[in-house]
Amino acid sequence: MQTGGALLTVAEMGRADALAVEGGVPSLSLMEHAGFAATRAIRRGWMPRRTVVLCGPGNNGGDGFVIARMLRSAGWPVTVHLLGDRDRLKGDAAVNAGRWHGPVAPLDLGALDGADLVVDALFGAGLSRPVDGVAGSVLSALAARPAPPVVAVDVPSGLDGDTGQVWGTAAPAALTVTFFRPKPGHVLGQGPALCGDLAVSDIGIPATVLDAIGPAACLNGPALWSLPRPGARDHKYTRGHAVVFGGATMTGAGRLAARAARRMGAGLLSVAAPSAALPLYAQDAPGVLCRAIDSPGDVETMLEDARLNALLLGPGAGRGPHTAARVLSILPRARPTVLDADALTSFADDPGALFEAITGPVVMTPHEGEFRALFPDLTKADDPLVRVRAAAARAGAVVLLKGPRTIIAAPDGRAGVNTNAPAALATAGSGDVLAGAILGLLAQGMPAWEAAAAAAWLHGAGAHRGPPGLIAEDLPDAMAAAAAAAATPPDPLSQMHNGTLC
Ligand SMILES: NC(=O)C1=CN([C@@H]2O[C@H](COP(=O)(O)OP(=O)(O)OC[C@H]3O[C@@H](n4cnc5c(N)ncnc54)[C@H](O)[C@@H]3O)[C@@H](O)[C@H]2O)[C@H](O)CC1
Ligand SMILES: [K+]
Repeated sequence: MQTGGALLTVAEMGRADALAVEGGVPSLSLMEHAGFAATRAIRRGWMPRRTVVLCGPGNNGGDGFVIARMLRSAGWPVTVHLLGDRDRLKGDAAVNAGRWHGPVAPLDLGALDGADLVVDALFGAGLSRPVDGVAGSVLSALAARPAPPVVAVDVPSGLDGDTGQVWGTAAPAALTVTFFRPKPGHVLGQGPALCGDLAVSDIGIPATVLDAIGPAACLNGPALWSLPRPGARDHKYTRGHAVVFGGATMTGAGRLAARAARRMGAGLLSVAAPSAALPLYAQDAPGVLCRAIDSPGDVETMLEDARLNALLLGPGAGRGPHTAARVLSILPRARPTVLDADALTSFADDPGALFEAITGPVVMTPHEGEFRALFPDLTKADDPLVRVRAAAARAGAVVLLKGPRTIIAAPDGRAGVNTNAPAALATAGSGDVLAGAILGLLAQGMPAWEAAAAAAWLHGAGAHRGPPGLIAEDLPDAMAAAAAAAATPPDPLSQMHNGTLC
């Protein structure tokens, strides 16, 4: 079970908390560690200054009291403002309110007067309804001001820890300190903009609890998959033979995808396209094989060659029954297949026909519009992870929903959130490159979910390596460089620390 990359939902985090306590870790110590971690992050980020701690009625507020106590012990001028009655606090929050030997003022708009730093400990994992009332007014006032900086405890109050949606109002934080593992809401929706820098701190919950929780969501990264690396006995026929079904007129998409697949390491790459278009593909890349397919029979004949072990349909295919018919004729062969662009939109009138035909490993790579066409009932109002997981389960395929935060879900419930994509990726042809990269990794035997996750991460990592005016043509080579860097074990000598290997 992967540990470092886990994203824990609010419920899973609560279970982690409970498992730690069952295992003998006092809950009060978890709160003390949480407060200490946040205090340490604050003191690393700012010089002592007038700090206002906004405490809520639950344990998020309890963390706030710990932070107030620790900052004051370090000589910081601290005031506490509490939402609700102090004598209604319960459990660990009440204990820590008791350990705070300073005044506790009621939460009101005056709380922000003179503040040079605000600690937002109003609501965390227990947010249960839209923030309104005085808490809403204070957060709105805070959001309206460029200063003072805000440090959010666990989550910016008002942010849904599971979805990244805002309930009522929320104030953007310069820094968010969360505990044990990040939540999906930290990286989805409005979470990234509201959280500012995100610090994830251990608070004494043993990582072994993850084995009991089995979190289904994770932050995408190289820890989750291993890229194929050719061995000494490998040759082009052992590194897979990928096929791009190229368009008759819009050949650019297929050419981009072909280059990406090869740059990911596919041993052989064939472009299957109508005869009239083949010269365009052939002259584009001498290393590409070209197969004329002018009839369904030509496709049948070509696919009798079992060495053609990974297929990509969609780029430049054109939307319509002819594309749908080709997809439906190919899927029963159950070869690892990527369906992109028109291979998806051609089923907008009958998504079920596509899903019923899926029997082998398939990766679908819709953008938001294509997703809505195939899954009209799964709206953006849903929890993003739940939404894409439902799509994957319904389709019986890996679904990679492209966006600023790309989500990769498998029919078995696994979901990865990819967070490294820069805005520069919003350029023509970028999706064709991504589809080709997945194809190239599938051809080398990577399982479908891992191939999609790895390609998504390399797509972002490659874009960061590209020039300021990134275009899709830059991506395949940049992704290959990112793959080399991700796959290369660090040079042991670079691990020297104080003269000893560590
Ligand atoms: N292992 C951990 O994750 C730890 C987490 N800690 C902190 O505990 C909070 C979660 O505490 P909890 O008491 O469950 O919830 P909150 O403090 O977030 O708030 C619940 C409290 O607020 C009321 N409420 C909810 N929504 C609203 C609203 N819109 N308006 C008004 N009141 C609202 C609700 O009724 C409750 O009374 C977690 O975030 C961490 O910060 C532990 O300290 C350490 C271990
Ligand atoms: K908070």
